[in-house]
Amino acid sequence: MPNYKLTYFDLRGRAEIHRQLFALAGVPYVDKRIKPEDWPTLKPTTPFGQLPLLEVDGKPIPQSMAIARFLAKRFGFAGANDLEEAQIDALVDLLNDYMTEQKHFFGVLVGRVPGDKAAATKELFEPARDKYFPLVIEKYLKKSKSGFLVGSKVSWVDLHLAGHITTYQQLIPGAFDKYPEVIAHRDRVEALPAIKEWIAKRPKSSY
Ligand SMILES: N[C@@H](CCC(=O)N[C@@H](CS)C(=O)NCC(=O)O)C(=O)O
Repeated sequence: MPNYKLTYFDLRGRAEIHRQLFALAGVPYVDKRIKPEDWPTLKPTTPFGQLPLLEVDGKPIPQSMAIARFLAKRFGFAGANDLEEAQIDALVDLLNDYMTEQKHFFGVLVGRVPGDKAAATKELFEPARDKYFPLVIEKYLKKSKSGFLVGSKVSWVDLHLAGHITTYQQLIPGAFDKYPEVIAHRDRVEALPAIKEWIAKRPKSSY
């Protein structure tokens, strides 16, 4: 069994998808959570000066989406064939476009960027949400026979979407109430026994 070490801050953030993939696969790993004050020393030792970072038998893999895709492929949550793999990748790219379109909104939301949260919610978040979520619902969720976004079982894009919904519903009360299909999808993902067990025992963090 390879030795896996995942390094990130003490947040769900960009590493929660990896932790959930380990939980789904039942594969042990080191969930290393660093303190902000230790980051300046660690930063220059990482490949791209950012976290998360996965080390597999000491070999580093940076970039959260590359790590997620790698673990999902290894553990069998990246589609049943190359067509499903491509559909999952396309949807991951769509969700990343949606995040990019929100510009500095997340920074304002968590207090890292100065700005008015209510105004940023109206001007940056809501237009992006209302452009992209009807696509996710109409093109994927409504066509799904399994209840998951692509194919017949949960995949890494389900974890990516569900994690986003949980975080935004927590930080912006009612953020997705107008899209009950995505709330139901999130609930379905979080009801999977391995995910439910992980959520019950994971360290509590703000986002
Ligand atoms: N595209 C990268 C972005 C990584 C990123 O922005 N990481 C932040 C934490 S969420 C970070 O390392 N911040 C500290 C820094 O840049 O010094 C990924 O998806 O992994």
